[in-house]
Amino acid sequence: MEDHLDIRDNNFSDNEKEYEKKLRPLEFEDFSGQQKIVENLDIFVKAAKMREEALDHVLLHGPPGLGKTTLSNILANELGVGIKITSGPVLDKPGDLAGLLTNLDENDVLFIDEIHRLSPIVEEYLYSAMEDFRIDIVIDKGPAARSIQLELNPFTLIGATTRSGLLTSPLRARFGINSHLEYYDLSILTQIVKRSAKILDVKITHEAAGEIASRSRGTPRIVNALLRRVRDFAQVKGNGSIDIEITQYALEALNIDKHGLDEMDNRILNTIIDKFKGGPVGITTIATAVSEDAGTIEEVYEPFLIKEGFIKRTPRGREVTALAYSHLGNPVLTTQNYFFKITMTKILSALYTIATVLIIVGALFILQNETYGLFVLCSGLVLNIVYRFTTLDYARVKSLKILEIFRLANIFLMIVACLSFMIGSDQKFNFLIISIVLDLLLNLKEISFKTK
Ligand SMILES: Nc1ncnc2c1ncn2[C@@H]1O[C@H](COP(=O)(O)OP(=O)(O)OP(=O)(O)O)[C@@H](O)[C@H]1O
Ligand SMILES: [Mg+2]
Repeated sequence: MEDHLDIRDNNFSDNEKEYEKKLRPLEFEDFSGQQKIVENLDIFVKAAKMREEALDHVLLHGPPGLGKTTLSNILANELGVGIKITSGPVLDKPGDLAGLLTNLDENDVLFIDEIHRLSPIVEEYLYSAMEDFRIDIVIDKGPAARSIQLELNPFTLIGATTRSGLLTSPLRARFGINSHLEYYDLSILTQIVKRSAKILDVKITHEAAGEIASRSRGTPRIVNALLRRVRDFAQVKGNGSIDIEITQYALEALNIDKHGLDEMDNRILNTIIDKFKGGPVGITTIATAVSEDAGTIEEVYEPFLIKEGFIKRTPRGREVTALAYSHLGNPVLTTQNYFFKITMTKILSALYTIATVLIIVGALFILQNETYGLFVLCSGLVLNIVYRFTTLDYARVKSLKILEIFRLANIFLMIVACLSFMIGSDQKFNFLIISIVLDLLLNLKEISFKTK
């Protein structure tokens, strides 16, 4: 047995595929969680059946292992129709798709997994099939080539994808039903463990089921994989039934993370902490640092890390939380770091507020010809310069991001404005107005976000 189980490895052996199939729910009733989606789909299925029509095309998207394939099978089953299964990368010629489509019976389901990986030619071909249940087939080659139109039986296309961001908008628009699957919470996952244990005919305590659920990264597929490993331990080291002791022993032996995080999750958190001082840092910068695609991080990894409270989104990028520090590092030291960071953030935001107030009050005094207005306004400007210097994203300046370079340039413009006040230059108000307006414009994102 491996000493480190890769809980998200998709290269399953036949044995494991067989195991998954056995545990796969076949009816809405057995499908736990995703309540809203299931309720709606149930209604659409009933309506389609009453009208004896094909169900509208369905797009299911969400991270791996949350039940997209399972739901597609359930849909066909509940509709009482046949299902043909294929996937984006397999369909590389329009002919492959035509072969499948012409073989569908009335109201059947065609399931295309990884639909974001369809080739553009096949995708275009799919448009008329989805919309008018009709395809054009070209027969013969060269000058004798002609196209004939072929009527298809009405069918339901179910597309599944982990990367909905990669779908083209014409394709997305052709799905009448669009559902996003979310990570599962602990109580639902516990239910799934118990259901699977029942099917496998192993006894499991509620506590043990909860422990497996809590280490499963919100994902039913991982729940089932872990249950299978724990069952092995219970058989060999115990009496066959699963209690909390044997579960904890097995999960320790398998090196399963306490929070169910996998290697990439931990790498993302470690990178933000070690390389970017805990953030904030942009998603593309994180992606480059961990050598993963930014879209995959955003759609697959980040939602779980945010849901569990390890990362939060801020207007300036992603930031890790105290939980991430205490999970990964020396808890005392890292908690101190975290509180230092929080205090710094509070001081900085106070600085920004004071700076803004001083600038406004100073300007009002100047309008009334009060001489100390100049002094008040300059102090506001200096505070604003300090604030902007401390919050500038130097990594982005280094990678020549144009907006950040403008921000840096404007800090110098504000310094020039300050100096021109001190030496009493004629241009002082011009410098001041331009630099303050630019400061507002360059940081608009921050302001609009704060009002949300
Ligand atoms: N809601 C659920 N209730 C019970 N079991 C579930 C549920 N969702 C998924 N499962 C189990 O998890 C396993 C994985 O689900 P499935 O293959 O449908 O995921 P997927 O979203 O298609 O993943 P991928 O994106 O990798 O294709 C299934 O074998 C099934 O037993
Ligand atoms: Mg699947």
